[in-house]
Amino acid sequence: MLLNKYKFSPVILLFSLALVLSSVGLWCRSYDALSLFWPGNAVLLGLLIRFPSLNCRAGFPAMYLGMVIADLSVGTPPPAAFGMDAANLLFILVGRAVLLNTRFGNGRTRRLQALMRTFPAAVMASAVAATIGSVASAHYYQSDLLKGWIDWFCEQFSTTILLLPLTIAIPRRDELPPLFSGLPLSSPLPLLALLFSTLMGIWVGGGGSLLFPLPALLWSAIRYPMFLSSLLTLLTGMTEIILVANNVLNIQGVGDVFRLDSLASARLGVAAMTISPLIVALSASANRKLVARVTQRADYDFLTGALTRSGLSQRLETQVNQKNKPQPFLGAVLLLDIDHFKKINDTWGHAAGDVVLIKTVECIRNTLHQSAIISRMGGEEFLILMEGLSQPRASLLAERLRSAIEANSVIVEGADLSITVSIGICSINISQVNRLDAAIQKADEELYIAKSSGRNRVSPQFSI
Ligand SMILES: Nc1nc2c(ncn2[C@@H]2O[C@H](COP(=O)(O)OP(=O)(O)OP(=O)(O)O)[C@@H](O)[C@H]2O)c(=O)[nH]1
Repeated sequence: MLLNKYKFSPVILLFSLALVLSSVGLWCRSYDALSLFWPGNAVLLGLLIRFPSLNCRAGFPAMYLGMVIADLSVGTPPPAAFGMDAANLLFILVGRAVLLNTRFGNGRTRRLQALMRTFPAAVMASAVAATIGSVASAHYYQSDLLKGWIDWFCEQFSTTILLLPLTIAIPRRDELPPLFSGLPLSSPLPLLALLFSTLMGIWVGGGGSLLFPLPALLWSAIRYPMFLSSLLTLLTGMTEIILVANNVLNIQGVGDVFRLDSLASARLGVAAMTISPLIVALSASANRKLVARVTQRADYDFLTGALTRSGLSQRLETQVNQKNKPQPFLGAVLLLDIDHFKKINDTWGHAAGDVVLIKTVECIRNTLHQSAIISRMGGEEFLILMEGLSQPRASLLAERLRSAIEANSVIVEGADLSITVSIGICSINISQVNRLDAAIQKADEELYIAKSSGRNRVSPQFSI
């Protein structure tokens, strides 16, 4: 959308971004505090995921060219620039392939799927980039190959884990209002806890201090929108790396004299680490409850407890597409409609009509086997699916159901609201859920015949 609006060519945009981001990375190299970060690869990869319109074949050589020009402009020897930037480009290609691989992620949105794959993508892309990059560095700068690999890998991996989620989570325009309403100002405690625990880490020092902010980060992740919590994670991670590099956060401990401090640090660190899964578990369990409640609302009719249309599709889909063993649904479909229901509403009111609907479903449940699937198609029309029934048997059962409903007295505030129903039947063989629509249409034609030939009957009728 951004590209269409401003008529940017993705190729030029990617070239410029690669040039700018590589220049920023090279500039960071000259500042001790920032020399530990090479942000370009993770940001470019994240942008390709966040903005699908940036993806085009020519974009990759364009990014490569941008990176190489940035390197050459600061005096990197050309062969070294070509080699190391090939590693950077490979990082993006491998990361993108892992993040967008659809084989395991059916049904998830592109961004959500990519966010869930951040970890494997960071590992694989960093490993490949480290392999090519360390060979190139070792060749041109005569550095140690193994140390070069470890340096490349650690730097790429940690920067990716910090930057990639943030880039992928850049909010869309429709996500901005919830983002602002979720700002830490309206709920500042997780942010304050984060600041406090980071300062505690600096004060206590020792191996455990790196973990102090973990619970506060998880708390922020639960409380704040994705983009904000990714931003806080990035800032905390960068701060810790810079503080450790500059010995402000002394993870070695301060020597034997202060052993108690190191032990205290380790204890607090372990406590922070072990409380964190609990926070995640609590949030996951709250989520599961919420999903269950929403599913219940979407899949079941609030009034009668029968399945809704979407609930029916869902039920059939699970039944038909059983894992490793797809099973066609063979049986009968009954379409049942209450006769002259409008008259009940008009004479006795809507609330009385509701009672009739509830009692009708109760009667269907009591008459049929519990394996019958009952769904409310809307208004006073219900669909019943029965597995393993031939059409003549279904017809007999429908007849039994019709007379049970006729005999079922519904008394509301002293008034007799007993009803009759008309039922259309058709046999079904469903191996795909969309075939259900064809079966419903056929049953609907039969229902029309039952209605037009006097109501309170089943169509077609089978005589034995
Ligand atoms: N009480 C109540 N009425 C509903 C509900 N949903 C739909 N209706 C009513 O159901 C009635 C359906 O009327 P029609 O489609 O004319 O059908 P009918 O009166 O049963 O006539 P036939 O089907 O031809 O026998 C309408 O008056 C709707 O307002 C509901 O949830 N509760």
